[in-house]
Amino acid sequence: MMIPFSKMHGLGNDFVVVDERVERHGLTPARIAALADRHRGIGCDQFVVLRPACRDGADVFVRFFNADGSESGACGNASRCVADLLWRGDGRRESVLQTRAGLLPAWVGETGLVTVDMGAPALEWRDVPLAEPVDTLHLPLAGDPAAASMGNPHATFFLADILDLDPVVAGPLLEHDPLFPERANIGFAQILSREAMRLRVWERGSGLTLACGSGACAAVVNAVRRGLVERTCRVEMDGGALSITWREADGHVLMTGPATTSFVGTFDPEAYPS
Ligand SMILES: N[C@H](CCC[C@H](N)C(=O)O)C(=O)O
Repeated sequence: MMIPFSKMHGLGNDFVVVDERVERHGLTPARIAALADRHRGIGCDQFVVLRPACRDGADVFVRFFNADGSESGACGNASRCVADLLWRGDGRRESVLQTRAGLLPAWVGETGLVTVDMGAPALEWRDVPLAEPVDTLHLPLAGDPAAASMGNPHATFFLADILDLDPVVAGPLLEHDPLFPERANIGFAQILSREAMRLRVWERGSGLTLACGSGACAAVVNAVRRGLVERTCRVEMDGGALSITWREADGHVLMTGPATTSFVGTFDPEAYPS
């Protein structure tokens, strides 16, 4: 039995999306990792599985897996893609995504850009999570990063010049630092103005990506906490820019950007390990 999938991306952060709302397809972590392989599988940064919602008011339950098969509570770029998929599927401009990080309202604007309400960041050391009680605004690591959870753990480093550091060298070491018991996504930011920053993210379980939506949200939250940018900030990543607003009224973070379908296809699960 061939399984249909959509190949999508948000600013080059790419996803395989499989719909399990009607039936399960036997997607184990090992099979997901094999399908995410760029040489032997379909290839993607994250693997996204849609399930029936089980909370009132939610349209779909969304699970996010990294390329190594590990699960993440949040993925901003994939959340926009799922909202776009629901809109194209049944004309719903507004939807509510149930995720492990909570219910995320999403809407497709007139221009086709998608906004997701990513909820409020968690800023307590226990909630990131960190291994010990430290100030999340100044982690005890070289380079003085700040930490925040957007439903998944992030640390943001602020650099004078984004080219000062190679994320592929620094990222893996920091991802596995003992301060992060569940590992962490590692962002490297350069402030450009009160309303703009550059950002590159080494992602937990997936490596360097062209863009990271939750990483952009965490970077803006941390930059606002440091007094570096305004609450609405443009985040320029290698794959393009997102607009992020950390709303004062309720502390929620709104993320706006594109969502694109590259192609649809099918795969034979028997061709991959279980
Ligand atoms: N690319 C995603 C983040 C994936 C995070 C994942 N790597 C984790 O383990 O938390 C985004 O757009 O937010």
